[in-house]
Amino acid sequence: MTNQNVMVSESKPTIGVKITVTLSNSSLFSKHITISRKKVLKKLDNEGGPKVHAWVDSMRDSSPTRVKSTDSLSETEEQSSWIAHHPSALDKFEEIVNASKGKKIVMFLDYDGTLAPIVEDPDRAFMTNEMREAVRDVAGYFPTAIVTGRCRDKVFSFVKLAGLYYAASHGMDIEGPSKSRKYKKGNQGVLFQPASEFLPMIDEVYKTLLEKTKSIPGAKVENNKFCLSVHFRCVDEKSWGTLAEEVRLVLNEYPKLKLTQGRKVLEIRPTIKWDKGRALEFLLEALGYANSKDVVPVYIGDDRTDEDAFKVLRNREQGFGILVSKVPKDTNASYSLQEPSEVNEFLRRLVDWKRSSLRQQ
Ligand SMILES: O=P(O)(O)OC[C@H]1O[C@H](O[C@H]2O[C@H](CO)[C@@H](O)[C@H](O)[C@H]2O)[C@H](O)[C@@H](O)[C@@H]1O
Repeated sequence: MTNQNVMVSESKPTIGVKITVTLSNSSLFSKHITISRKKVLKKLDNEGGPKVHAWVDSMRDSSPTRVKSTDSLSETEEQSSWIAHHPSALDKFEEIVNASKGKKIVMFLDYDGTLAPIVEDPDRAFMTNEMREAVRDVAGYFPTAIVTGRCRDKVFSFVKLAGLYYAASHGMDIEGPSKSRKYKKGNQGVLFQPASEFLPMIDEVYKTLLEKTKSIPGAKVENNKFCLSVHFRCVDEKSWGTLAEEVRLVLNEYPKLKLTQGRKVLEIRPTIKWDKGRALEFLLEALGYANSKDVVPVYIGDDRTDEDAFKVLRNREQGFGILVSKVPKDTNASYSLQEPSEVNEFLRRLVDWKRSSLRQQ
């Protein structure tokens, strides 16, 4: 088995022709009551219900939403203006470490698109050995958490590092370092699963979605334990409406579940008030830094779901949010890095800086 996979770029997709729909969903369905479900879905692909249209429009956007082009600015001007507001964390490295002097850095790292490049097959999103070494070294100096939409077992099978915190399933499954107990306060284990009661429901919806989407070529449903991912990266854009409608029909039966979106993925999760931002706060508290002025949380992520964590940092006026993106995106992060290789370089520089400051003491 090789570690190779098809890397994908997310250039701005072509926007299809928009058709304004005046029919409500119910009238659409009553009008076609005698035709088959497949035909109704096919029709939705062509005409679409308002909700599905909104979903499909949003599916076309990158995640987080790409900054929309304006007539007054060229793409290059837009890029420069965005970079001025979200400078490279590598270019501003000194600024970041100077602000962290004498304080405790806590690292929060998203997985897909941050530690590993985005690839077509979610089961083959491997991180490089260089990245693994950098994360291991960072975790040797700073408490470090992987904060991901993946389930814990899956992300651990990619990262393979025991000395870390894992906040999996969008923070709904939090576990402390399995071997090193170095960062645990008073030897208390950290384990938090705020959505346990949803497990049977998530499992049921997983099975239903597998069945409902099996005829859509390229669609993939991933069970992330406390949440689900419906991938459309490999689905022909013409079928996005069909897929979205299938998901909507299933979700209609489960009012306690909600839909969010990531990078070419529809994510289904419990309606509880819990996200990556809350997970970050939970971990800071578990580490004893809830009200500390001496902590510098650094959160690196690439996805819409990471925005909840960036927002928390902004509201706390503490630490740094770093968005991984090559293109301008609407974000609450303060800094940017272009891709996982730059994340690797940033982590390495952080380790080197820490080592040299320890040598000088
Ligand atoms: O929070 P994250 O660690 O960023 O996880 C978010 C989702 O990541 C994965 O999907 C994304 O990466 C895949 C592999 O590169 C890619 O094929 C897919 O299009 C992306 O959306 C993961 O498979 C999902 O379950 C996570 O929710």
